[in-house]
Amino acid sequence: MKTILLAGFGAMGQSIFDQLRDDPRIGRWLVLERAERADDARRKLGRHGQVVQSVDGLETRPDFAVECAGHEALGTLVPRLLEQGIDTIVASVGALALPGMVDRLDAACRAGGAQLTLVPGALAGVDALAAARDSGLVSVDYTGRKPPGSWQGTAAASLCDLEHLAEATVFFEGTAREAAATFPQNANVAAMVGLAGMGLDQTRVRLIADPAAGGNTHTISARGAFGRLEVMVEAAAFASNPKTSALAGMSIVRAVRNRLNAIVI
Ligand SMILES: NC(=O)C1=CN([C@@H]2O[C@H](COP(=O)(O)OP(=O)(O)OC[C@H]3O[C@@H](n4cnc5c(N)ncnc54)[C@H](OP(=O)(O)O)[C@@H]3O)[C@@H](O)[C@H]2O)C=CC1
Ligand SMILES: O=C([O-])CC(=O)C(=O)O
Repeated sequence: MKTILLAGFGAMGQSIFDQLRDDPRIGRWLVLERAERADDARRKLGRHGQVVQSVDGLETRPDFAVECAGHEALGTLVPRLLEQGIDTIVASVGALALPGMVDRLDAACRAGGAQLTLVPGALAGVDALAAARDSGLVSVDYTGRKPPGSWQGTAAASLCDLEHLAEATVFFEGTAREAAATFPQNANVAAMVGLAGMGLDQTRVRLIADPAAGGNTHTISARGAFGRLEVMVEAAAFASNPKTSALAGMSIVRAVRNRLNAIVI
C-alpha cells in the first residue's frame, strides 16, 4: 500500500483526498498544512493519515508526492522532495515560469533520480498539443475566461472594475510567461499550454472577466504541421475557491491513479 504526501490542503487538496480516501491501494496520507490549520486537517484526515509540517525528516517515506499549495510552495518544497528521490506531481505549473525554476527542478530530479509530473489541470487538449510539438507548431493561443468573482483578489482587480462589469472584458494580453507570473492562482493553465507547446514566450495569452461566463472557460487554439486544434472546456469551479476549477483536482486524481493502475490512460 502506498503512502502519499499531499502538500496543500485547500480546495484542491481536500477534493483529491476525498476522491481517493477509500482507494485500498493507498495506505496513508501525509498532509503538509500550516500549523494554524493542522487541527482542522487532522479532523478531516481521521484514521487515513497525519499532518506534517515539513518535507524533511519524515518518519515515513512517501512513495510519491502531490503539490497543490501554490507557487511559493512549489519553489521551496518540491526541489527538496525531488532531491530526496520522491517523484512529485504538481498543480502549480505556473511557478515553472519563474527565472531559473525549470533548471532548478531539473537539477533536483537528476540529483535524486526522481520524476516531476506536470498535470493538464483544468485544461483539455494538452496531450495532442504535446504530441504535435515535435513535428512543428506555427502558433498556439490560450484564452482564459472566468466570471468576475473568479478574478477577485488577483491582479485583475487593478486592471478592470470587477464589481461593475457589464460585459466581457479582456484585461490581459501577453505571453504565457507573463500571465503565469502575474496571475499565480489563475494562469497555471497558461503556463502548461506554453510548456506543452511552443514555449512560455511564444504562447499568446488572453484573459477575460465575463459576467456571462457559465464557468471557468479554457480555450487552446493551435496550428502546425499536425493540422489545427481548437479545444474548449467550461469547467465548474470549487465552491470553496472560485478561482480553481474542480477539473484541476480531478486531473491530479487521474495522475495519482495512473501511478497505481496497471493500465494507464
Ligand atoms: N494546473 C491547474 O489547472 C491549476 C493549478 N492551481 C494551483 O494549485 C494551487 C492550489 O489551488 P487551491 O487548492 O485551489 O488553492 P487553495 O488556496 O484553496 O489551497 C492552497 C492551500 O495550500 C496552503 N499552502 C500554501 N503554501 C503552503 C506551504 N508552504 N505549506 C503548507 N501549506 C501551504 C494554503 O495555505 P494559505 O492559504 O495559508 O497560504 C492553502 O490552504 C494554486 O495556488 C495554484 O497554484 C490552481 C488551479 C488550477
Ligand atoms: O482552475 C482553473 O480554472 C485554472 C486555474 O485557476 C489556474 O490555472 O491557475
